[in-house]
Amino acid sequence: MKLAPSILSADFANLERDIKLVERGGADYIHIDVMDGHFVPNITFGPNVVSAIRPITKLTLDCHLMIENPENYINDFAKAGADIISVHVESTRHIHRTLQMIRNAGVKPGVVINPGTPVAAIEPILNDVDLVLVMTVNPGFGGQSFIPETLDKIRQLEQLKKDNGYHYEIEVDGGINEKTIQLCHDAGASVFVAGSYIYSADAPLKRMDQLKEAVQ
Ligand SMILES: O=C(CO)[C@@H](O)[C@H](O)COP(=O)(O)O
Ligand SMILES: [Fe+2]
Repeated sequence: MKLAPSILSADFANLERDIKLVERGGADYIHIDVMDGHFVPNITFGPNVVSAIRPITKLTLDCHLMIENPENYINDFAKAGADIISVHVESTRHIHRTLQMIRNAGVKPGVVINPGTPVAAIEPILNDVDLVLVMTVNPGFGGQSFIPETLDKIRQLEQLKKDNGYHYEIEVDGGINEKTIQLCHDAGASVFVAGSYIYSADAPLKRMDQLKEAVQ
């Protein structure tokens, strides 16, 4: 399993401190939620924040783009030092071309589906991605409750992976805590984003241990 703490719930005035903290706790990815105020009703970071973070950690920078027409910004995020760029299938008319752009920029491509989007919407491109991110809340904010109906999509993606020999990791994002992580793990997910569960706690490292223990 891999843990991907989301810095959406970190202290933005102390990003370096909060990234080093989860690094000590055994984080695998740093999950960076990019929001544009159009695709989702919230605004966060752009490529300049990714390039500011790049020199302070060797961890994989997992950029989750919640922006309209992400194809216009792929090269900026690649140059900024992203290791994975994931784009929502709902955010572009040209998902295949956008994934190709990410791969051609030397970055691992991921695709994301909202809770209301079926797996069928991404079946034609599953062979082209290194990561499938299943949103387990509606995107836009941290601290929301897990939507259990999304578990069936994780199972479907795991089955499609086995049946077709696809190589993607299945990542889940939203409402992950010590209980929901078990449900997602049992369904087939292997990368777990957690924001508020880690960063809003008094003892973030203990929370990271609890998440790891929950799936062992
Ligand atoms: O993409 C998003 C929200 O849109 C996430 O990455 C959140 O940051 C998850 O936060 P928690 O639900 O874990 O608090
Ligand atoms: Fe996210």
